[in-house]
Formats: sequence, C-alpha cells, structure tokens
Amino acid sequence: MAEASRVLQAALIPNFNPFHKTHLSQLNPVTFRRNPVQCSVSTSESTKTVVTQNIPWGCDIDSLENASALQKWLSQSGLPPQKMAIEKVDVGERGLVALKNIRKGEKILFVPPSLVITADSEWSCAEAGKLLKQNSVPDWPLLATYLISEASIMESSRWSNYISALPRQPYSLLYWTREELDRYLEASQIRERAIERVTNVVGTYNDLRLRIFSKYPDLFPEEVFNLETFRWSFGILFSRLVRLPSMDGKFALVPWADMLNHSCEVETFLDYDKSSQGVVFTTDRPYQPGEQVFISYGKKSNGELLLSYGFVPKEGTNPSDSVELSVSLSKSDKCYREKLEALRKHGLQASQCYPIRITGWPLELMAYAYLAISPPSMSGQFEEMAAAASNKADTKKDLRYPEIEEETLQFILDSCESSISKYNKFIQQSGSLDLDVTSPKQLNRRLFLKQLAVDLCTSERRILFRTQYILRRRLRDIRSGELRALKIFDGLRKFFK
Ligand SMILES: C[S@@+](CC[C@H](N)C(=O)[O-])C[C@H]1O[C@@H](n2cnc3c(N)ncnc32)[C@H](O)[C@@H]1O
Repeated sequence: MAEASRVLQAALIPNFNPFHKTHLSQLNPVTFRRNPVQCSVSTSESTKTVVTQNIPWGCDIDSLENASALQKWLSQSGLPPQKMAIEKVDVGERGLVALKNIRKGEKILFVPPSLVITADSEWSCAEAGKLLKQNSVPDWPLLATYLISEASIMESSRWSNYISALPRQPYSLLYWTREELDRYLEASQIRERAIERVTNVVGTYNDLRLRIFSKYPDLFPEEVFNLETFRWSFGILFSRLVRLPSMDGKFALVPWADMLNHSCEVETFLDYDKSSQGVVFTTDRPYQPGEQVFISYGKKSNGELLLSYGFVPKEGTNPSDSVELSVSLSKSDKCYREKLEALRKHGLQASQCYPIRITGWPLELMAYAYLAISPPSMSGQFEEMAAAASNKADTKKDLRYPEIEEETLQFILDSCESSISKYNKFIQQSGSLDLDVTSPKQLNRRLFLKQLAVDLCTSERRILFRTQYILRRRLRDIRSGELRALKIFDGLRKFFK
C-alpha cells in the first residue's frame, strides 16, 4: 500500500487529457442558478445556443434518499457488509461515517470490480460504445459519454441507482461563469486554470460532436449529448474519478468509495487490492462509531481542490498548499530578445508561473529570476539559467551567482508584493464575510462563490506574506553584511593610510 499511496497521490482526478489539445473554443456565458438547477450554455463556434434544460438525472448534492437506495443496491449487487454508512456530515454534505470501531491500518471498502465503472465497462447501447472505441476516443471523453449514455436511459441502466445518487450539479469551477471567474478569482492564477479547463471541455465536446455525434444522430441525439450534459459528466469525472495503479493505472468511478470526503490530514488513497479482489483503502488512524472517515484526494493545493472539487480547506490546514507566483521578463530589458530566445529553447515563455509553498520557493524560480535581472555582461550564462528555470529533470537547477543574488531576491520580492496587492484589493473589496460554507445550500450562490474565493485568496496570500517576510529578512542580512564589509574595508584603508 505504501507504493500505492505514493503513486496515488494524484488519485482523485489527475490530469485531464483533452481529446485534441489544440482545439480552442471561445467561452461563452453560462448562466447558472442553484435550486432548482438550471444552466444555459451557448456553444462557441457558431454562437448557436443550446436549449436550456435541467439535467434530468442525479440528485441534490445532499440527498440522503438516493444515497440509501444506492447503498441498498450495492449490497444486493455484491458489496460486502460495510463498517460505514452514508450520512449527512459537517464536512462535504454527505460522507461515509463509521458504524463500528475501525482500527488504524485496517483495510476497508472491498468494492468488487463488477461494481466499478472503467473505459472497459459494458455499454447498455453497445453500438454507441463500439463506435467511440473504433474512433479511438481516449478514456476521459469515453467515460464522460458513457456516463451520459447510461444516465439518459434511467432505470434501464444497471448504474441507475448510482447515477441517481450523483450530484445533479457537482461543485467545481466548471460551473462558474466567465464573469464569476473574472470577478472573484482575478487575483489568483487558478482563474487561468479554470478557463483552460472549461475551454478543454468545450473543445472536447465540439470534437466529439463534429467527428462522431453529428454523423450518428440516432445514437447520439443532441437533446441528450450536448454541452450541458458534458459539463455535468466532466464535473462528475473531475470530482470523483480515481486512478487505480494496481489495475494498470486504470481510471475508474468507484461507487461507494466515491462517497468518501477529503481531509488534508490523512494520507490514505484508494487502490485495487489483488488479494481481496476489490477496491480498498487502508486507514492511517482509528475511527470510532459516528466519526466521519476520510481519504486523501492527493497532495493538492487549495486552488486545485477548488478547481476540481469545489471546496477550499480551512486556512493553514493544508500542508500541500501552494500559490502560483507569476514572474515576467521586462520588455525594456536590453537583452529581452536573447533572454526570451533562451527561455523558448527550453519551452518557457516571457511570463512564467512558479508554485510557492509556505516552506519556500523552487530553484527554478530562482534561476528564472537570475535570468530576468542579469546584465548584458552575463549573456554567456543566459542559456544555463533558462535551462535551470525549466523543470526538466536533467538540468542543473541549483545555480549560484553571488554577484547578482541581491537583485534576484529583490526581483522575486517585487513580484510577490505586486501579487499581494492584487489579493489585498480583492479581499478588501469583498468586505468581511464570515459565512458557513459547509452548508452551501443555505447560501445564496453569489455569497457562496464569494466566500470560496475569499477563503482561497486568504490562504494564497498567507503563503505570499510568509515569502515576503523571508525575502525581506534575507535582503536585510545581505545588505547589512555588505555594510559591515564596507565598514571593515574603510577601516583597513584608513589604517594603512
Ligand atoms: C468524491 S465526492 C465525495 C462525496 C460527496 N460528498 C457526495 O455527497 O457525493 C467529492 C465531493 O465531495 C465534497 N467534498 C469532499 N471533501 C470535502 C471537504 N473536505 N470539504 C468540503 N467538501 C468536500 C465536494 O463537493 C467534492 O466535490
């Protein structure tokens, strides 16, 4: 399990591979209302508007009725007796709660492969599945289409109890409109990631539509397979799909196991257990009856958790938290062209983002900063600086140029302070919000999103404040060291005079 845990750090939702990476569609407004759920989505290409409709399957995110029907069906379908049950919880709305004492180091769950959805699962509409496979549709879009296909036939699908217990509107940044992303996440780099993700989903859907759906409208009618249903199915995949290393790294939806919520404190991940032939996880702590049981969705920053899962852990509770710091070459730099060329050679741009943690910044950022401030006399080193700024494993990153150390740290400090001022502006403008986001249904959507954004920005700014403090101290030490050296030099000069 140790090995599995390591590999499974990216367990719940790893990379999203779009169907065609190059397909960029412009985003159009998505209007959204919670309760009742209603989205209207305009597709990009032709400014054609897809009919506004409700997603006719799934349930409210906190529905326990559908969850208990799921539990019953799973037991009848081969899920062994469990030490947990689905209940309403304080963190994550619904979750798995211990019914009995659970020991530390105990294997639990044992979901058999017959109850797991993968790209190999049998399609109720076999012809549709065959067609996608013939067209070599990759796992992600294939699973997204599978989920819609099964959902649309309601009770006729063997997964109907599972699908009925899935949220009708998964929480994730996929459901934020462009205006909401711009307004609430302006200070955070996660906004760019969200825009990129929505663009990928729209592009993937458009590719499928052009290449396959439009040619087989009987198998893939637009009333069922449209951008809105794809937004739902991708939202489900982003927030529930796992990669199972012991099943050859297969992506899977694991009913029951996907009722487990995330805790930044735990270090346990799901995997397939060959000996018991089921999906399990091994607890890293004991649980008493009534306690919620958690797993880890991977070592993700608060921004990444908001992006895929739609929540932000409490400030200071996520040891894997980080913030992306954006740094840029100055256009007025005499060596701008040479520096940009060196960066491009190593797959980098004039502006780059580097993750900063509470414990420090990466060596790549230091290398980029060396390059950004180095004078023309150091042009011979541009190449090695750019190489070290890229995160290729084979390049030496720990460069040292003591003669420009001070300006380099000052450059990082300036970038950090400019980022802090954006966060300050947003947080001040938001006023003092202190809302209970553990019960978002009670909140007005706007307040809910705003509170999530404030929580994210506060946690990201906290990391920047710490970085600012460390940088200022280092600069002060360098400067006072220089001053001391100057004084000694001056004293020696006077002495010899
Ligand atoms: C894999 S599902 C877990 C089951 C989910 N609570 C449900 O009732 O369907 C992931 C979703 O659970 C919620 N969630 C998980 N961990 C959470 C946490 N620590 N805080 C708040 N919400 C959480 C988020 O809505 C997330 O998108």
